[in-house]
Amino acid sequence: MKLGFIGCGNMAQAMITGILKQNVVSPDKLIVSNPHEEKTAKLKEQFGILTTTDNKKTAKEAEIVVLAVKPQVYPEVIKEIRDEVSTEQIIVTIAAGVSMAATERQFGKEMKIVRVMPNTPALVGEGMSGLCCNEYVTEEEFDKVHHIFQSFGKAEKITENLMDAVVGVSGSGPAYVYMFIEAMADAGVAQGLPRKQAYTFAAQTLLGSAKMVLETGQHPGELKDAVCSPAGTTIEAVNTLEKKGFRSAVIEAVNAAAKKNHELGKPKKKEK
Ligand SMILES: NC(=O)C1=CN([C@@H]2O[C@H](COP(=O)(O)OP(=O)(O)OC[C@H]3O[C@@H](n4cnc5c(N)ncnc54)[C@H](OP(=O)(O)O)[C@@H]3O)[C@@H](O)[C@H]2O)C=CC1
Ligand SMILES: O=C(O)[C@@H]1CCC=N1
Repeated sequence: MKLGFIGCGNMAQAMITGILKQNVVSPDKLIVSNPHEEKTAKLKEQFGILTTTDNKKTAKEAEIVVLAVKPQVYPEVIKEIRDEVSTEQIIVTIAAGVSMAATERQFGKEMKIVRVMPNTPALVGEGMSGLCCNEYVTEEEFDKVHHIFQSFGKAEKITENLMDAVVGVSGSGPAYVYMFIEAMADAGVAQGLPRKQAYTFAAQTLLGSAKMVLETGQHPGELKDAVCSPAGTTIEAVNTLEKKGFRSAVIEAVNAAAKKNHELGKPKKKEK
């Protein structure tokens, strides 16, 4: 099976690295196109993948073609490749706000489309992806794509109407988490921790806590309660977070990202 990527930016590089580290696709079966060769050069050097500046070549050769360009570039790229692809190939879209109906309309034929919202921790094999597909994709084909996304983290099948929620929580989520880590570390530095150690303490605390939620199956509130000793240190911090509107800030942030994803999907001008 040959896998192609059109666009080799942050998200594509994270996915490609994740895929190759897990040996799900061998490097000689991976083709990546990007207008600026410096974006693909590092991956080519590191893993020996096939690279090109010609999107048509990727579209023609790959059985599964991932469109990893910005949503605004989708119309231009689809226009460029639509005559190169057959309805036997699978198009994987990862763009925020681009619906399967819009993608199909732009191809102008009954393309098999799998819409996915991944996230950048794919790079280290800890990605989180939500996937859905249109009616032309068989179960076996969906499983093939699902398997690729599972290779670099968790991947859940969802219905397309939940894509806004998935973007808000996991697609954009790493950015909020990095802000949290940075803020924790800044406070650690203010309290005297060396900067590098402060990042280790903050990031490992997040990693361990996330693992506790996933592996114990306990409610996050219950796990929080277990950290709060009566009249202890933690409840002081929890009280401060509540006073400063921590939960509400997070909820509003997730809702804002979801809303933006929804708005990106609304047609701005007539599509050709
Ligand atoms: N970043 C993230 O965390 C996530 C991103 N996504 C989605 O992934 C997609 C890519 O995002 P991201 O990787 O962050 O963006 P980047 O800007 O990092 O990458 C986009 C890439 O597309 C390339 N490109 C631009 N025009 C073309 C073209 N005509 N043909 C081929 N390649 C082209 C750019 O090349 P160059 O710079 O050389 O011009 C660049 O390497 C978006 O649709 C986004 O919504 C989804 C989930 C998470
Ligand atoms: O910010 C964005 O639009 C993309 C989609 C999800 C994460 N990054």
